[in-house]
Amino acid sequence: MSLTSPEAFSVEKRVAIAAVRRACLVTCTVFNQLVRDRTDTLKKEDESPVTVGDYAAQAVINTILKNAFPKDPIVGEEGADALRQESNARLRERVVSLAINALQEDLIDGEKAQWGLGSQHERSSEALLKAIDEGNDMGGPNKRMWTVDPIDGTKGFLRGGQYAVCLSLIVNSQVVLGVIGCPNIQIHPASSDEGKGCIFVAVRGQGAFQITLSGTGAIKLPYFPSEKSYVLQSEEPKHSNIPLIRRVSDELHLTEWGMDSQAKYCCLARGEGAVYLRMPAPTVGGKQPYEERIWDHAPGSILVEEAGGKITDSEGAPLRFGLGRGMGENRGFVATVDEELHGRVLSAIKRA
Ligand SMILES: Nc1ncnc2c1ncn2[C@@H]1O[C@H](COP(=O)(O)O)[C@@H](OP(=O)(O)O)[C@H]1O
Ligand SMILES: [Mg+2]
Ligand SMILES: [Mg+2]
Ligand SMILES: [Mg+2]
Repeated sequence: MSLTSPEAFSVEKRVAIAAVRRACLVTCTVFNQLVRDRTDTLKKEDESPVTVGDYAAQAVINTILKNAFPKDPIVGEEGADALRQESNARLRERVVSLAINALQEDLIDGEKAQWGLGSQHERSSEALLKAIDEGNDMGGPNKRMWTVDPIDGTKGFLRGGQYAVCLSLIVNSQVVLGVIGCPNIQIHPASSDEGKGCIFVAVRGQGAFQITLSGTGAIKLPYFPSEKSYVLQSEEPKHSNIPLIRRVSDELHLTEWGMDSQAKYCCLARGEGAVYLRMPAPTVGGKQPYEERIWDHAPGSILVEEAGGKITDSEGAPLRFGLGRGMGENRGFVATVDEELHGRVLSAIKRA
């Protein structure tokens, strides 16, 4: 079977959707019960936040992936070191209980039995911490590997904005499958009647789709030709070069639209915006420039491509998913729904 045959990656797709759905169950529970008092959040070394939701969602996804594909390495954002510290015992207990609940919940498709969670061993605290640490692979060029970002846009998650549960499969540096769960995205872009919560799915050569969080109502993307043309960009000012994006937007007569997480790629793939522009923030105080991570862009990039769009770095070069956990020198990313606009954005960046 070739990489692009119609049946390619059908098992991987099914498992990935199930994993993302269960992880979304965790994040929704955490938001409703825990986030409000902020006590279940830690600061990482780079000062970025991480919540019980990030850890528990990664434990759930990795447990499911390792049961289905024991030999596949996983490049995941989080690690369990902080949870092993005695001072974080309460946090650890929360993570374990959230993960166990999500893995055991009977979702509509009744697929629970497949994950092999019957044994006492797999429900133990140590087994779930180990599952989080399965995400410690270093990535690289000539292999098949998964990327996991259990909560992308943790800052958006904490402020009740957009966030995304993100999973991708990369084979020999090429993204072949992307699944993104967005519990806070409206099912219909222009109407709140249908409620919130979508999963976006793309397989190389098979197109891009949106389904609801409960797995129904598949819609091929793009399906929503927007009237206005937006430039999607980070909500978080430290993550990009806001003045430069403003100059480019002005030149192209586009309106800026700030949003957290890879939900930006999802909106673009639906046809809600014209461009997603991410330019590196200027570095301050002799700090090293930020290196983008593969789990932050692999699923979103295939979604945009399979919806008929184009994505490159800001100089027009392809994104690099085979270098390791990071993506190398950061020259910014440009994703558009149409090819002609992509060229105009690259030219506008040169002038800006
Ligand atoms: N200085 C920086 N520049 C660009 N991206 C950064 C950054 N610091 C952190 N990030 C990444 O930006 C992601 C969020 O992107 P966005 O700004 O589009 O919402 C974060 O993902 P996490 O929230 O998973 O940590 C994090 O990996
Ligand atoms: Mg993070
Ligand atoms: Mg992220
Ligand atoms: Mg994250």
